[in-house]
Formats: sequence, C-alpha cells, structure tokens
Amino acid sequence: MAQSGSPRYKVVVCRNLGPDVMPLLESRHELELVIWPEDRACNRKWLLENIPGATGVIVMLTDKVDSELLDKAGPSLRTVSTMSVGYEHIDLKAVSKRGLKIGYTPDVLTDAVADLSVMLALMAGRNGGIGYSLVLNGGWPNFSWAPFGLCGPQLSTTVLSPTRKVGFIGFGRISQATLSRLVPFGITHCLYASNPSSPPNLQHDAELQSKYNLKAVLKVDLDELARESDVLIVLAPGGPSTYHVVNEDFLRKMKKTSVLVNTSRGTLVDSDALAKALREGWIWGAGLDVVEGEPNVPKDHPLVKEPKCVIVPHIASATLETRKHMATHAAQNLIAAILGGDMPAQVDLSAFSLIPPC
Ligand SMILES: O=CC(=O)O
Repeated sequence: MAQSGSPRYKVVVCRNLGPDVMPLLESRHELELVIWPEDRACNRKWLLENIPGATGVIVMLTDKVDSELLDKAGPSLRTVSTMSVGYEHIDLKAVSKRGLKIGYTPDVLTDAVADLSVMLALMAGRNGGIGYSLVLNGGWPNFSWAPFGLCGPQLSTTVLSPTRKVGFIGFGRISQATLSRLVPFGITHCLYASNPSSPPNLQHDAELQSKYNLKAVLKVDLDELARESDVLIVLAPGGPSTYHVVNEDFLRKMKKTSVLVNTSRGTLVDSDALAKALREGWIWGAGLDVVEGEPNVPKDHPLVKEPKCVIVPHIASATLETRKHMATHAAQNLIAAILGGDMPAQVDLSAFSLIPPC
C-alpha cells in the first residue's frame, strides 16, 4: 500500500508484460495500475475509457497514440512508454506539444531482428516457403530429388559467383548487425541508401570495410542499390519519408536473382508491386516480417498467394530473451519518467525527427 498522503499515479498498461516484468511495476506502490485484461491487442475503446487522469501509459506498436488519446488523458499525462524500437504509432508532434516524455526500446532487439533478417534472406533465396509447404501438404512422395529441383541463388560466395553484394535501405544498428552476420557467408560488398539529407560517413564506412575485409562499404542512390544488390534488406523506419520506397520502379531495376527482405515496416514496400515482381520474375524471392496493413493479411492477400514470398507475422524481435528485455525497458522507462531517475531510452524530441536511430 502507498504511504498515506503520498501521491498515487495512475498508469495504464496496454498489455500484461508477464510474470518476470509486471512485478517491477506492481512493487512500485506509488503506481496505480490499470491493465488491459485480455491476451490480445488492447481495445481502443477500453483505452479511451481508461486513460483519463493517467500519468503514464505503456503501449505496444499496435496502440495508436494520437491527439484524441492524449486529450482524453488530460493534463496529468507525463509519459508514453512504448515496448518497441519504432514509434510510428505515436504522433510525435502531438506529444511534443504537450511536453511528454517518450520511452522506447532500441538496442535490446538489434540482434534478434538481425538474426531473423538473415533467416528470411536464406528462406526466400532457397525456396524455403515452397519446400516447406510441399512437405506440409504431403507432396514430398511425388517430389523426387532432381538435379536442379528447387534450386535457388546461393547466399554465400562460390567459385562460380565470387561476388555477393548486400544492400540495405537504412544503415543503422540493425543493418550493421545484419551485415556482421552476412560476412561469414563471404559477402564482398555492402551498399546502402539512407537519409539523403545526411552526408555519408566515409570514415565509419572505411572502418567497416576494413573490419570485415570487404571490397566496399558505400552509400549509393536507390537506383544503384536496386541494380547492384544480390540481397536487399529493408531496415529503415516507417513514416511518410520512406513510404513505398520499394515500388514498381525500384523492383523493375533489381536483378532477377535478387532477394528482398523487409524487417522494418510494411509501409516501405508497395505490396501490389512486389506481388507483381514475384509473379513476373523481376526478382527471385522475398522474405517479409512486415506487410502494409498488418495484421490484416488474409490467405487471399496478393503476397500470401505468391509462392516465392515467405511471410512471418511481425516476429523479428520475438525471442524470449529480447522480449523480456524490451518489456523491462518499457517498465523502467515509465517508472523513471514518473518517479525520477534515468530512462533507459528516451526519444529525442528536440530535433523532432521522425527517423529513430534504429
Ligand atoms: O517492430 C518492432 C519494433 O518496433 O519494436
């Protein structure tokens, strides 16, 4: 119980953070917790009904934080803590106008997302989706081993293909962690496109090139990135500035043997254009952790129907270790913003950029 007379702060928690993390919040008697009771995404109506008078709220990337919600919360609200590295679901203009602190969870998910990016590159290149469906559907007995059966482009370099270029859209921490995982495959070149208004960091690129013994680490324009990449990994933030950066024009420039991976936000890739690219063989395959409009991606979605598209439902950070870290940071961010202390990671609203340093 709170000491009599000490203030209690109402905190709305949009998802139960589990037995390892909830005690962090429950043990702070200054906090009066209001927790969404169900094991599914928090219902908007419930959130609007419960937010008035809250000092803090812990949200997921499925919870939209906009003026409507902030107005309902009222002047007591001090912080929004999201259990995610991305914060496209938060209206930063609206929160910065109200002087709120935003907590998020970078770094702790870098490795998990990089791991899954490599998994999707391999799955998409090596016909993982087609092969797995064939076995699940009982087709193996009719599929005997054949000299070129289910062959795909090899990710690692070979005598026949001594050059392998990986391209990144966005070249932050997760891209660089992904690059480090691809180096042992013999990747020879790393190309990337990032915020056109920031100049390339030539010294950093040269350091990476020498660290990994690559032939090049180079910032290029989108045309060159599309034309040259054998594996193209999309790892940039969502939002208007990156909307459909991978569109029909981009996909038409890619190699027929190239593989596209998206482990950032669905909005960066035009789904219809990608489905057409796969159907018509402009590129080899795609591995997607995110799709525009998710989770509304039904069986008859144009991308789900493409055999060369491997899709998983936004699980790039879903390891037991990483999610525990993310939940812990979300709780610690909230506690620090309300009760004092350092937030593990606070969104810098001073520059008011929509681009998180992912
Ligand atoms: O997509 C996942 C995240 O932003 O944490």
